[in-house]
Amino acid sequence: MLHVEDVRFSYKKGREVLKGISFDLDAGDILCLLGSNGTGKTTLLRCMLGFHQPNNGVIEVNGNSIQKMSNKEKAHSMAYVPQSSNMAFPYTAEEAVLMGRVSHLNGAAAHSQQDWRVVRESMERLQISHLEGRRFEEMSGGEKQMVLVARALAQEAKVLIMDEPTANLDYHNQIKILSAIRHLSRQGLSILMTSHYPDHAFLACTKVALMKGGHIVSCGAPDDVVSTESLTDLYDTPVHVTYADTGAFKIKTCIPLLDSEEHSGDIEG
Ligand SMILES: Nc1ncnc2c1ncn2[C@@H]1O[C@H](COP(=O)(O)OP(=O)(O)OP(=O)(O)O)[C@@H](O)[C@H]1O
Repeated sequence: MLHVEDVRFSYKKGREVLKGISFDLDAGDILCLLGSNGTGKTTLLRCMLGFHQPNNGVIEVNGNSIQKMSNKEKAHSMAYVPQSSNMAFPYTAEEAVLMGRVSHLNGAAAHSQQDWRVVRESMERLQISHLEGRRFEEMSGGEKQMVLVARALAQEAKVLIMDEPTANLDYHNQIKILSAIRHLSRQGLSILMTSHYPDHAFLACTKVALMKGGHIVSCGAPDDVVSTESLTDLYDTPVHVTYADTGAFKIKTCIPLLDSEEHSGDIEG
Protein backbone atom coordinates (compact mmCIF):
# COMPACT_ATOMS: atom_id res chain seq x y z
CA MET A 1 0.00 0.00 0.00
CA LEU A 2 2.64 2.55 1.11
CA HIS A 3 6.32 2.12 0.31
CA VAL A 4 8.95 4.54 1.59
CA GLU A 5 12.57 3.90 0.65
CA ASP A 6 15.76 5.81 1.44
CA VAL A 7 14.06 9.20 1.81
CA ARG A 8 16.52 12.02 2.51
CA PHE A 9 15.64 15.64 3.11
CA SER A 10 17.36 18.83 4.29
CA TYR A 11 15.91 22.29 4.94
CA LYS A 12 19.42 23.76 4.68
CA LYS A 13 22.29 22.51 2.53
CA GLY A 14 24.63 20.25 4.47
CA ARG A 15 22.20 19.51 7.35
CA GLU A 16 20.10 16.44 6.59
CA VAL A 17 16.99 16.06 8.78
CA LEU A 18 15.92 12.76 7.16
CA LYS A 19 18.93 10.52 6.53
CA GLY A 20 17.54 7.59 4.58
CA ILE A 21 14.08 6.67 5.88
CA SER A 22 12.56 3.35 4.74
CA PHE A 23 9.42 1.46 5.81
CA ASP A 24 6.34 -0.23 4.36
CA LEU A 25 2.71 -0.08 5.35
CA ASP A 26 0.16 -2.70 4.29
CA ALA A 27 -3.63 -2.41 4.13
CA GLY A 28 -4.95 -2.47 7.70
CA ASP A 29 -1.61 -1.52 9.27
CA ILE A 30 -1.44 1.16 11.95
CA LEU A 31 2.14 2.41 12.23
CA CYS A 32 3.06 4.59 15.18
CA LEU A 33 6.11 6.79 14.60
CA LEU A 34 7.86 7.56 17.89
CA GLY A 35 10.80 9.91 18.42
CA SER A 36 11.94 12.81 20.54
CA ASN A 37 11.07 16.45 19.78
CA GLY A 38 12.79 17.77 16.67
CA THR A 39 13.78 14.36 15.34
CA GLY A 40 12.01 14.87 12.01
CA LYS A 41 8.61 13.15 12.34
CA THR A 42 6.54 16.05 10.98
CA THR A 43 9.15 16.67 8.27
CA LEU A 44 8.71 13.05 7.15
CA LEU A 45 4.92 13.41 7.05
CA ARG A 46 5.27 16.62 5.04
CA CYS A 47 7.56 14.89 2.54
CA MET A 48 5.05 12.07 2.20
CA LEU A 49 2.23 14.52 1.56
CA GLY A 50 4.29 16.29 -1.10
CA PHE A 51 4.68 19.57 0.85
CA HIS A 52 8.49 19.07 0.77
CA GLN A 53 10.48 17.58 -2.09
CA PRO A 54 12.96 14.96 -0.76
CA ASN A 55 16.56 15.15 -2.00
CA ASN A 56 16.45 11.42 -2.62
CA GLY A 57 14.28 8.34 -2.25
CA VAL A 58 10.98 6.77 -3.20
CA ILE A 59 7.51 7.37 -1.76
CA GLU A 60 4.85 5.20 -3.42
CA VAL A 61 1.17 4.53 -2.78
CA ASN A 62 -0.03 1.34 -4.47
CA GLY A 63 3.07 1.37 -6.68
CA ASN A 64 2.59 4.98 -7.85
CA SER A 65 5.21 7.57 -6.98
CA ILE A 66 3.69 10.54 -5.14
CA GLN A 67 6.30 12.80 -6.77
CA LYS A 68 4.64 12.10 -10.12
CA MET A 69 1.04 12.52 -8.94
CA SER A 70 -1.11 15.60 -9.46
CA ASN A 71 -2.50 17.26 -6.33
CA LYS A 72 -5.86 15.62 -7.06
CA GLU A 73 -4.29 12.16 -7.38
CA LYS A 74 -2.40 12.74 -4.11
CA ALA A 75 -5.64 13.74 -2.39
CA HIS A 76 -7.29 10.54 -3.63
CA SER A 77 -4.36 8.47 -2.30
CA MET A 78 -3.60 10.03 1.08
CA ALA A 79 -5.59 12.05 3.58
CA TYR A 80 -3.97 14.17 6.27
CA VAL A 81 -5.27 14.70 9.79
CA PRO A 82 -3.42 17.66 11.35
CA GLN A 83 -3.45 18.46 15.05
CA SER A 84 -6.84 19.96 15.86
CA SER A 85 -5.20 22.59 18.09
CA ASN A 86 -3.58 24.13 14.97
CA MET A 87 -6.85 24.47 13.06
CA ALA A 88 -9.46 27.20 12.98
CA PHE A 89 -12.42 26.99 10.58
CA PRO A 90 -15.24 29.57 10.51
CA TYR A 91 -17.57 26.67 9.53
CA THR A 92 -19.90 24.10 11.01
CA ALA A 93 -18.64 20.55 11.58
CA GLU A 94 -20.57 19.36 8.51
CA GLU A 95 -19.04 22.08 6.32
CA ALA A 96 -15.56 21.25 7.66
CA VAL A 97 -16.08 17.57 6.70
CA LEU A 98 -17.37 18.64 3.27
CA MET A 99 -13.96 20.27 2.66
CA GLY A 100 -12.65 16.70 2.35
CA ARG A 101 -14.66 16.42 -0.89
CA VAL A 102 -12.89 19.29 -2.70
CA SER A 103 -10.76 16.92 -4.79
CA HIS A 104 -13.96 15.17 -5.99
CA LEU A 105 -15.57 18.33 -7.40
CA ASN A 106 -14.67 17.47 -11.05
CA GLY A 107 -14.92 21.07 -12.20
CA ALA A 108 -18.47 21.51 -10.86
CA ALA A 109 -19.12 24.63 -8.80
CA ALA A 110 -21.34 22.89 -6.27
CA HIS A 111 -21.03 19.67 -4.32
CA SER A 112 -23.10 16.73 -5.56
CA GLN A 113 -25.60 14.63 -3.63
CA GLN A 114 -22.90 11.94 -3.58
CA ASP A 115 -20.55 14.39 -1.77
CA TRP A 116 -23.19 15.10 0.89
CA ARG A 117 -23.91 11.37 1.23
CA VAL A 118 -20.20 10.64 1.85
CA VAL A 119 -20.05 13.49 4.39
CA ARG A 120 -23.01 12.05 6.31
CA GLU A 121 -21.57 8.52 6.16
CA SER A 122 -18.13 9.69 7.34
CA MET A 123 -19.70 11.41 10.35
CA GLU A 124 -21.87 8.35 11.07
CA ARG A 125 -18.82 6.04 10.94
CA LEU A 126 -17.25 8.10 13.74
CA GLN A 127 -20.55 8.53 15.58
CA ILE A 128 -20.41 12.34 15.40
CA SER A 129 -23.56 13.04 13.33
CA HIS A 130 -24.96 15.00 16.30
CA LEU A 131 -22.18 17.60 15.78
CA GLU A 132 -23.21 18.49 12.21
CA GLY A 133 -24.54 21.99 12.91
CA ARG A 134 -22.01 22.91 15.60
CA ARG A 135 -19.42 25.58 14.81
CA PHE A 136 -15.93 24.08 14.57
CA GLU A 137 -14.36 26.86 16.63
CA GLU A 138 -16.79 26.25 19.48
CA MET A 139 -16.12 22.53 19.81
CA SER A 140 -13.83 20.79 22.35
CA GLY A 141 -10.41 19.44 21.32
CA GLY A 142 -11.75 15.87 21.13
CA GLU A 143 -14.77 16.87 19.04
CA LYS A 144 -12.57 18.88 16.66
CA GLN A 145 -10.18 15.95 16.26
CA MET A 146 -13.08 13.63 15.36
CA VAL A 147 -14.33 16.16 12.79
CA LEU A 148 -10.84 16.31 11.23
CA VAL A 149 -10.75 12.51 11.03
CA ALA A 150 -14.22 12.57 9.39
CA ARG A 151 -12.95 15.20 6.93
CA ALA A 152 -10.06 12.85 6.01
CA LEU A 153 -12.48 9.91 5.63
CA ALA A 154 -14.68 11.97 3.31
CA GLN A 155 -11.64 12.26 1.03
CA GLU A 156 -12.00 8.48 0.47
CA ALA A 157 -8.24 7.90 0.46
CA LYS A 158 -6.86 4.54 1.54
CA VAL A 159 -3.94 5.96 3.53
CA LEU A 160 -4.49 8.23 6.55
CA ILE A 161 -1.56 10.30 7.82
CA MET A 162 -2.16 11.65 11.31
CA ASP A 163 0.10 14.09 13.16
CA GLU A 164 -0.21 13.43 16.90
CA PRO A 165 -3.94 12.58 16.73
CA THR A 166 -4.21 12.29 20.52
CA ALA A 167 -2.24 15.42 21.50
CA ASN A 168 -4.05 17.62 24.04
CA LEU A 169 -6.86 15.08 24.54
CA ASP A 170 -8.07 13.64 27.85
CA TYR A 171 -8.15 9.84 28.39
CA HIS A 172 -11.75 9.54 27.17
CA ASN A 173 -11.02 11.30 23.89
CA GLN A 174 -7.62 9.58 23.44
CA ILE A 175 -9.38 6.22 23.65
CA LYS A 176 -12.20 7.39 21.37
CA ILE A 177 -9.67 8.41 18.69
CA LEU A 178 -7.63 5.20 19.10
CA SER A 179 -10.83 3.10 18.84
CA ALA A 180 -11.80 4.99 15.69
CA ILE A 181 -8.32 4.38 14.23
CA ARG A 182 -8.59 0.63 14.94
CA HIS A 183 -12.08 0.53 13.43
CA LEU A 184 -10.78 2.21 10.25
CA SER A 185 -7.84 -0.18 9.98
CA ARG A 186 -10.24 -3.13 10.18
CA GLN A 187 -12.00 -1.60 7.16
CA GLY A 188 -8.70 -1.82 5.23
CA LEU A 189 -7.29 1.68 5.65
CA SER A 190 -3.57 2.07 6.34
CA ILE A 191 -2.72 4.57 9.05
CA LEU A 192 0.55 6.32 9.83
CA MET A 193 0.46 8.34 13.05
CA THR A 194 3.04 10.17 15.11
CA SER A 195 2.81 10.17 18.88
CA HIS A 196 4.59 11.12 22.07
CA TYR A 197 2.70 8.34 23.93
CA PRO A 198 4.51 4.98 23.47
CA ASP A 199 1.64 3.31 25.40
CA HIS A 200 -0.60 3.99 22.43
CA ALA A 201 1.52 1.63 20.35
CA PHE A 202 0.50 -1.24 22.67
CA LEU A 203 -3.12 -0.10 22.80
CA ALA A 204 -3.82 0.36 19.12
CA CYS A 205 -0.96 -0.16 16.67
CA THR A 206 0.19 -3.09 14.55
CA LYS A 207 3.66 -1.60 13.99
CA VAL A 208 6.03 0.89 15.60
CA ALA A 209 8.93 2.79 14.07
CA LEU A 210 11.50 4.42 16.34
CA MET A 211 13.07 7.50 14.77
CA LYS A 212 16.34 8.94 16.02
CA GLY A 213 18.90 11.26 14.45
CA GLY A 214 17.12 11.25 11.11
CA HIS A 215 17.04 7.43 10.89
CA ILE A 216 14.45 4.74 11.63
CA VAL A 217 16.48 2.77 14.16
CA SER A 218 13.90 0.02 14.62
CA CYS A 219 10.58 -0.95 13.02
CA GLY A 220 8.30 -3.90 13.71
CA ALA A 221 5.59 -5.24 16.01
CA PRO A 222 5.15 -3.15 19.21
CA ASP A 223 6.11 -6.13 21.43
CA ASP A 224 9.36 -6.59 19.53
CA VAL A 225 10.35 -2.93 19.21
CA VAL A 226 9.19 -1.13 22.37
CA SER A 227 11.28 -2.10 25.39
CA THR A 228 12.93 -0.55 28.44
CA GLU A 229 16.24 -0.42 26.54
CA SER A 230 14.89 0.94 23.25
CA LEU A 231 12.78 3.71 24.83
CA THR A 232 15.53 4.70 27.28
CA ASP A 233 17.86 5.08 24.31
CA LEU A 234 15.25 6.81 22.12
CA TYR A 235 14.36 9.52 24.63
CA ASP A 236 17.75 9.61 26.41
CA THR A 237 15.73 9.29 29.63
CA PRO A 238 15.06 6.22 31.80
CA VAL A 239 11.79 4.56 30.75
CA HIS A 240 10.56 1.29 32.26
CA VAL A 241 8.39 -1.00 30.15
CA THR A 242 6.40 -3.51 32.16
CA TYR A 243 3.15 -5.49 32.20
CA ALA A 244 0.00 -4.15 33.83
CA ASP A 245 -2.61 -6.72 34.87
CA THR A 246 -6.08 -5.28 34.28
CA GLY A 247 -7.76 -8.36 35.78
CA ALA A 248 -9.18 -9.31 32.38
CA PHE A 249 -5.87 -9.23 30.47
CA LYS A 250 -2.25 -8.11 30.68
CA ILE A 251 -0.97 -5.21 28.65
CA LYS A 252 2.46 -3.65 28.35
CA THR A 253 2.84 -0.11 29.63
CA CYS A 254 5.66 2.46 29.65
CA ILE A 255 6.70 4.47 32.72
CA PRO A 256 9.15 7.37 32.39
CA LEU A 257 11.31 7.66 35.52
CA LEU A 258 13.06 10.43 37.39
CA ASP A 259 16.72 9.55 38.03
CA SER A 260 17.25 6.88 40.69
CA GLU A 261 18.24 9.38 43.44
CA GLU A 262 14.90 11.19 43.06
CA HIS A 263 13.06 7.85 43.44
CA SER A 264 15.17 6.50 46.32
CA GLY A 265 12.65 7.73 48.96
CA ASP A 266 9.81 5.95 47.14
CA ILE A 267 11.25 2.42 47.50
CA GLU A 268 9.24 0.25 49.89
CA GLY A 269 10.75 -2.28 52.28
N1 LIG B 1 10.70 25.12 8.04
C1 LIG B 1 11.84 24.72 8.61
N2 LIG B 1 13.03 25.28 8.26
C2 LIG B 1 14.20 24.86 8.82
N3 LIG B 1 14.28 23.86 9.73
C3 LIG B 1 13.13 23.27 10.11
C4 LIG B 1 11.86 23.67 9.58
N4 LIG B 1 10.89 22.89 10.15
C5 LIG B 1 11.53 22.06 10.99
N5 LIG B 1 12.86 22.29 10.98
C6 LIG B 1 13.89 21.55 11.76
O1 LIG B 1 13.88 20.19 11.35
C7 LIG B 1 14.08 19.34 12.46
C8 LIG B 1 12.91 18.34 12.55
O2 LIG B 1 11.72 19.06 12.88
P1 LIG B 1 10.29 18.33 12.92
O3 LIG B 1 9.27 19.38 13.15
O4 LIG B 1 10.16 17.49 11.72
O5 LIG B 1 10.48 17.41 14.21
P2 LIG B 1 9.40 16.53 14.98
O6 LIG B 1 10.03 15.20 15.22
O7 LIG B 1 8.09 16.55 14.29
O8 LIG B 1 9.32 17.32 16.36
P3 LIG B 1 8.10 17.44 17.45
O9 LIG B 1 7.96 16.09 18.09
O10 LIG B 1 8.66 18.45 18.41
O11 LIG B 1 6.88 17.91 16.74
C9 LIG B 1 14.22 20.23 13.69
O12 LIG B 1 15.59 20.42 13.93
C10 LIG B 1 13.57 21.54 13.24
O13 LIG B 1 14.15 22.63 13.89
